[in-house]
Amino acid sequence: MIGPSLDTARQLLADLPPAPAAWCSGLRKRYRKQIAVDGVSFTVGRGEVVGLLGPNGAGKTTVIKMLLGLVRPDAGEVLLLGRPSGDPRSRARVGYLPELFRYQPWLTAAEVLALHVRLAGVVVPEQERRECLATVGLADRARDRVGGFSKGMQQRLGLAVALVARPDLVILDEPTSALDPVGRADVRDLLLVLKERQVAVLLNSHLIGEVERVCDRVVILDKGRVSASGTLAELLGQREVRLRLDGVSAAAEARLAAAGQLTRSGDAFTVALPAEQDTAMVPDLVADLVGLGVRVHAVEPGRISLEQRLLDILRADTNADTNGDRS
Ligand SMILES: Nc1ncnc2c1ncn2[C@@H]1O[C@H](COP(=O)(O)OP(=O)(O)OP(=O)(O)O)[C@@H](O)[C@H]1O
Repeated sequence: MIGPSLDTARQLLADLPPAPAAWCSGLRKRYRKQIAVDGVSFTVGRGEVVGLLGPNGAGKTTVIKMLLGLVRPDAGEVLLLGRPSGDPRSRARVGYLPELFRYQPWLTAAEVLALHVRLAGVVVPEQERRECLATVGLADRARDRVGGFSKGMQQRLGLAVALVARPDLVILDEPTSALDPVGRADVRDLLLVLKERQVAVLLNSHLIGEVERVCDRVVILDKGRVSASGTLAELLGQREVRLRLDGVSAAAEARLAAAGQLTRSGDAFTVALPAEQDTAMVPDLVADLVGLGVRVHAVEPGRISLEQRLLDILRADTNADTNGDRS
């Protein structure tokens, strides 16, 4: 059988959807007796913002370093932008802010950016480099030496370094650990701009509120394994209604319990709605409660926070380990 011509094969490849921004499968890493990463697989789609969450020592930084080819995995595979992570063509399209960063103290901020642009092998005009420093709030420090920068200013410079070569994928390891509240809000805005520009982001952060606000998907690591992953809607699926009520009779309490799993703390009632139920039933519930003589002070439909979900998942992991040890 004669295969397709080279041109046809090229066309077939060109018509395929682009490879994910990052893909890893079965990553493992052990440091002496310590298993740091134990079979981790996930994908960051093009233009997707993915949060990597987990407690201290879960293996987040080790996974990031394996993605970038900075740590050699004991097992598993990595593709960045469709190419092996060590391939300079993919690395040049990836921006990285390490968890621990130090830039050449004798260089100015502008010189650090110019150096990184040259290392990436791309041409970025000086005006655009200046704009990049302005984006991270360092416009008026471009000519100052990095040695005199505060930790937060160095972290801002690190962000500029990660962004300056117009990457398709940005990997940020704790980008806000040294930043003040304004700096953290700036980074949040910056992430939203990247999302608009369809730049994929992998974000490792302990600031869960930040992750919840900007990420499309979350991967939760615990003890080197993926404990849970999915979109925020998938992970936080369960909706709830919080109410502040008084005059709650037994009949009213039964009506609340009929709507979903009920918890009570003083005058605060929380109804966790069944998976198939959404908050469209709230007006009927309130009308029925009023009909039963209840005084309704507040009604707040919502869903559990990512922080609460993360704690639930990590506690469930710990309980499973404890029970496993006993058996
Ligand atoms: N170079 C190393 N040598 C020995 N052990 C290491 C090394 N790097 C990481 N580890 C171990 O691997 C495990 C995972 O570490 P890692 O830094 O990946 O976790 P993390 O999730 O990024 O933690 P944190 O949130 O505290 O930054 C830890 O037990 C750590 O002690």
